[in-house]
Amino acid sequence: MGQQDNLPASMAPSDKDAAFRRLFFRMPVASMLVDASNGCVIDINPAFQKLFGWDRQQSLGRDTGHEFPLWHSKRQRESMLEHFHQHGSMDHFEAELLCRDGQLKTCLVSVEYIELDGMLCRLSMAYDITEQKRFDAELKKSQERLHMALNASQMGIWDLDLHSRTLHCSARAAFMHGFHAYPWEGPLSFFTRSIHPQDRTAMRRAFVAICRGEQRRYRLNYRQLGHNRQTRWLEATATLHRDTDGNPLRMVGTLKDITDRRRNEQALIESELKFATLFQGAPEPYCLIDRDTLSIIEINHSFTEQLGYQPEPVLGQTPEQAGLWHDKARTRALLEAAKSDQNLKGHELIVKHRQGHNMTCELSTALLTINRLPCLLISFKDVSARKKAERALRASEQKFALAFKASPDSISLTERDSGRYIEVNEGFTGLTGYSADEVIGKTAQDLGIWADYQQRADMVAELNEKGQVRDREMRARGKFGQELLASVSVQPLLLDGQNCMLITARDITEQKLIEARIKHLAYHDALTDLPNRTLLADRLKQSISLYKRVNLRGALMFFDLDHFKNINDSLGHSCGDAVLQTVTQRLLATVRKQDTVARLGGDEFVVLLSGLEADHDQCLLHIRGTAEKLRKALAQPMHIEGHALELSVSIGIAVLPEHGDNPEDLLKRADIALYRVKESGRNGIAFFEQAMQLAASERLTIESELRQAITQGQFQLHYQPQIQADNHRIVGAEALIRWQHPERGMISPASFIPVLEESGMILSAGQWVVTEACQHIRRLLDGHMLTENFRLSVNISPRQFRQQDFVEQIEQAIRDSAIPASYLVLEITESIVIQDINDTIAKMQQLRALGVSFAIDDFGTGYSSLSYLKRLPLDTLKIDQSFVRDCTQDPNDAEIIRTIVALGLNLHLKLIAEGVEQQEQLDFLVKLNCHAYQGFLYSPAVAEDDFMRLLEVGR
Ligand SMILES: Nc1nc2c(ncn2[C@@H]2O[C@@H]3COP(=O)(O)O[C@H]4[C@@H](O)[C@H](n5cnc6c(=O)[nH]c(N)nc65)O[C@@H]4COP(=O)(O)O[C@H]3[C@H]2O)c(=O)[nH]1
Repeated sequence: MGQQDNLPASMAPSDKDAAFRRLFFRMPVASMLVDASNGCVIDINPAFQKLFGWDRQQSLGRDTGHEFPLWHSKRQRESMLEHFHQHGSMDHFEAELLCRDGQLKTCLVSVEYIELDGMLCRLSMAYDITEQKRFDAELKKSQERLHMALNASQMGIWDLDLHSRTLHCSARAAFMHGFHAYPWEGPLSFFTRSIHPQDRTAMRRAFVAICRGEQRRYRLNYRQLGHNRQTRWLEATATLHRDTDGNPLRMVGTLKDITDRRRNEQALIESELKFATLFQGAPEPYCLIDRDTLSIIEINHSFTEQLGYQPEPVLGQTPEQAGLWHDKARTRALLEAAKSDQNLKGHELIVKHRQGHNMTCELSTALLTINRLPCLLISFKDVSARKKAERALRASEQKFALAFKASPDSISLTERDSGRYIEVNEGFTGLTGYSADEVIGKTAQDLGIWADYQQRADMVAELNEKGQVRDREMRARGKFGQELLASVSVQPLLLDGQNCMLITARDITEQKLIEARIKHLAYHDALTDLPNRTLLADRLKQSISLYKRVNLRGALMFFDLDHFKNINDSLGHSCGDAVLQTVTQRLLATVRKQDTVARLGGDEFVVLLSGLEADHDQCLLHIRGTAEKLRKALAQPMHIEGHALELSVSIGIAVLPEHGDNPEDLLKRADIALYRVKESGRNGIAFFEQAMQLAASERLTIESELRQAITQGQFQLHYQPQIQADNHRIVGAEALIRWQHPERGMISPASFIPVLEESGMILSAGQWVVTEACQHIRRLLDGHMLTENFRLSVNISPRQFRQQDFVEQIEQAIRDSAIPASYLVLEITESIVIQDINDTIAKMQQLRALGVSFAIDDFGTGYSSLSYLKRLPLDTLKIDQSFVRDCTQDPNDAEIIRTIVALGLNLHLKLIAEGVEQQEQLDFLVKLNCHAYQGFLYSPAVAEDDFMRLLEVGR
């Protein structure tokens, strides 16, 4: 049907055309009339002009096929026309039409035939749907986006009609509620029955609140119970829509399955709980930092314990503000690195302990999300101790290297098994002569470093067994073949998995020689190189234990050179030494190899005869024979330093094993036998006998009794008058000590003076004698019994004279008794004089200056030397009684006395003869002009009272 058919049928055709034209021009739809016969434009309406921008005048008459470029797509036009020609009309053909300005418009084109003024026309109308198309497209897009978004967020949607309470759900929403995954529509109550009973109230409240307008939206979580009682967590949102009057109309919302999220949240809560527990309980200090603000969120107990910071002051601060460290650059680097998702590991930092000291810590970081907050977990590992240990190790390694290099000892590093040298120091070169280049890489065996390679094997065995070797003596060989003794210490080392040895070696060749020498000296006498007392004791011990097991004997001969002291003192020590060496040679030349010759000191020699096989008597014979042989050997004249000397020896012998089962006893017993020889005039041999032991122990008894005698005043002085030879008057006296023993009565000094001398008690006894003698003079003076020329002689022992304060002691005694010193004569022996002539002279001169005079006792019995005699400030020579005794019978003694008297007279000395018992003796002496005498002829020594009486008679 054409467009005109819509006009009223009562209208005439021309009216109809006019009305159509009016309608055409008013139509809001873009319309165009085209001549159907030629396709030229008859007219366009204003809506057309507006839509496409074409001017009416320009358009009219144009051929729509060629001249009027309306169609964008030729194919579209052809397709439209084809359809039009086929069907006679065209409805809503969507086409892209061009505007005059080139814009494209999407239009729905409808075309139909109309007859206008008798002319067949095509009426084309274009509805512009460009906007609608765009809108549709966008809507579609947005729907797609929504769909995608819902899909992506796994959401379902629902729409509730509040009047009918009918619920429309998307397939996903339905599925979430336990339905099949298809869109669902039905009553709300049916849909919500699977909601967990505990959540229904909350759901209902939210629903009511939204309907009442208390809130526009809600979002709540609820549990949905599935068929298999599996619970799902759903999150529902709802938005209320109202009608134009404001009444609730619909409620639209989403549903989301949040079961996993809830589970994750729960897991997170649990994991955060675990984290918190771990965090607090961790043994290492931990600090949790807000990644964005860098402020401290939490510190753990270890942090407080080890770094000293309590949580309170540091929480909320940055580490720097809290004073943990001050190295800003490092902090920044540390935190930046951590922030940029690079977890740090073992980042070393100096951290300040709360108390101010620095700690070296290794920091490690981990990025975490705690309560949805990005955090940085920092762990602090205190490595101060390790660092210190490392420093110490480095220092010790340096020290080791230094010690290795600088050590004067030879240090070498070798492989334990092969002995291959890895490193040597300069000390090694010094010791062996090999440079490092010459040895490194070679083995000890290659070089022949060890003189005895077995020793190296033994050393390695010891190292394996004990873990180290200390001061092992080993024979080494140097580069030039020189052998040396080394003290070797070894420490095991593991170098690159290889067992090695650090060998320290020191040349002890020299030291060993010295040690041997020292050892030799410790057991030998320096002068004669003979075994000393220690070595002798050793050999004695061996002999004793041997002789106990086998039937052998030995003899210990104790030698004493008679009057050796005199030789030493008078001829000098070098002469004395030469004598001792000659004695040594002679002894050694006389004994067998297995015998021992030892020197105990001074002139004491010992010969140990060993391994004597014979019965007792034969043995004794053999021993005596040997002793005699030795005595004779020593008696041979010696020519030393121009002196012809003849020695005699005293020998005391103890027999092994019967005379003692230890060296001390044997030596003591040989000494006792020797003592016996000396007692009986020396130059002899004596075997030890038990009786001697008794005598010796008697001597000991005397010694202890003498001590008492001194303290208990058991000594007395007796006085033997000295008579002037020409007028028989008493001109003096000799004070002689007596011991009034409480049981044994008066004891002669001959038996105890030697004991006093040996024991040293002579010093106190001698002092007592001097004091007592002075007091005696005092009493005589007080009794007016003395003439001015009276002299009292006192015997002075060598030890007494040698005392440092001897002069003072005499002076003191004189002063205490207040006597003129001239009354006192000190009798000294030759042995005193020759011990130290200068000291003797000095002391004598000092005393002489006081007025004390000196007599030399027993003159002629010793090594009298005229030269000494001349130098001494002497007054008197006493002729020994041994010459006097036989002077009337023995021409020798007579001659000696003559010589002594001549000598004395020559030296202007007074002469007193001792032991004059017979008138003939006196006559002989008087004839020689001997000045005075003493002896039994006139009187023995008598007690003080008796002496006084003698004085009265004999003055
Ligand atoms: N056979 C015989 N003997 C005579 C005769 N006239 C005197 N005598 C004894 O001869 C000794 C002389 O004393 P001596 O040679 O100094 O020898 C003294 C002296 O060396 C020493 N002595 C005595 N008293 C002391 C003293 O106070 N101090 C010191 N250090 N030695 C003393 O003891 C020695 C012995 O003294 P004594 O036993 O008192 O023996 C005295 C005396 O009693 C005589 O005619 N015939």
